[in-house]
Amino acid sequence: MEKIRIGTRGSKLALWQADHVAALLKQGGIESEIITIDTKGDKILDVSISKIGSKGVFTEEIEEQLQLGNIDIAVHSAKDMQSELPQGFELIAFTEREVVNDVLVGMDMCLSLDKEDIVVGTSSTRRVALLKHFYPHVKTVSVRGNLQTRIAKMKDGVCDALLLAYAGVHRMDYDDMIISKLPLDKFIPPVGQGSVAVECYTSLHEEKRQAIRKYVNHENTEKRLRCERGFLKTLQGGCSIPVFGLADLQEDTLTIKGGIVDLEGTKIIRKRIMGSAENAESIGRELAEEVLKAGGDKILEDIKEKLNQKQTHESK
Ligand SMILES: NCc1[nH]cc(CCC(=O)O)c1CC(=O)O
Repeated sequence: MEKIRIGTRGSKLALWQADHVAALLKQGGIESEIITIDTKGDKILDVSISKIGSKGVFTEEIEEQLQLGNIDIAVHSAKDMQSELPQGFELIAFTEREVVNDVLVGMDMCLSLDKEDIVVGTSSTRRVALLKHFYPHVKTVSVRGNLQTRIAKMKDGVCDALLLAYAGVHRMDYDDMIISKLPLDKFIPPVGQGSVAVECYTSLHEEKRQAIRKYVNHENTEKRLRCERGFLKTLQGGCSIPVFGLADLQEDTLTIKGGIVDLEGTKIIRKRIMGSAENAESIGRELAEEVLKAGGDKILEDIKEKLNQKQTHESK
């Protein structure tokens, strides 16, 4: 078989992920080559993602290369992938998920979210809203950029600590700076956190597709992620909406908990359901229906309105 050409963004985290997939293929005796692609999201660093519009800013150029056949697969953090991909694209493998929690990262190991005047850097609406809900005294500042940039900003004194995904912190070798792991009963992570997803276009050669499924895909992770992504699809939550969802798989039983919190952190809706792993996606969808019925529809509407207002206001 010919070499598998892996497309990826050029950030350190993205390259780690591409290397990881290449290593899994290598274990199966398959050669690959990594091709770096620049995206709009990499070029625009001074505007927050929720303002430039989240849809596909990190994926458009990569999908173009998939479609042109210049790369066979693209590798992404699973949680950064929209719930609905453009026509002809699909996710065909998910790497084994690691620790899913968010972590508090900083230089002072004694720091805690209970500290009165703590300032936490994050630009995720989910993290800001959950902090407002569970730790209303915590002040937040927006800190964007890749992990290295964010840590540099923290060291410059922009904030006392950062709230980040364990997965990224660990992959970038910053474990020494992890102060604490946030509990999953409060900080339910976003859909897909901790796994790397492989995307392809319909034209991918069948032999390559099978090899990728065989050596890169982790079945337990895949079921959990398909369930979570079903949830996200029904909620229509883009990455600027504070939606969270986490599925667990024991034997053949999937359990998914998830919900939504408003931007002020005043209203939070959380639900949990179980079902057979065979129906992964529909279980996720069912959970979303429950969340919507319990008032999630209203929260979602309000958030979309607010984000729209913010956008029109800022473009004037
Ligand atoms: N939002 C950016 C992003 N995309 C993937 C990761 C980390 C890796 C992962 O969650 O799989 C991060 C950093 C973070 O949220 O702290």
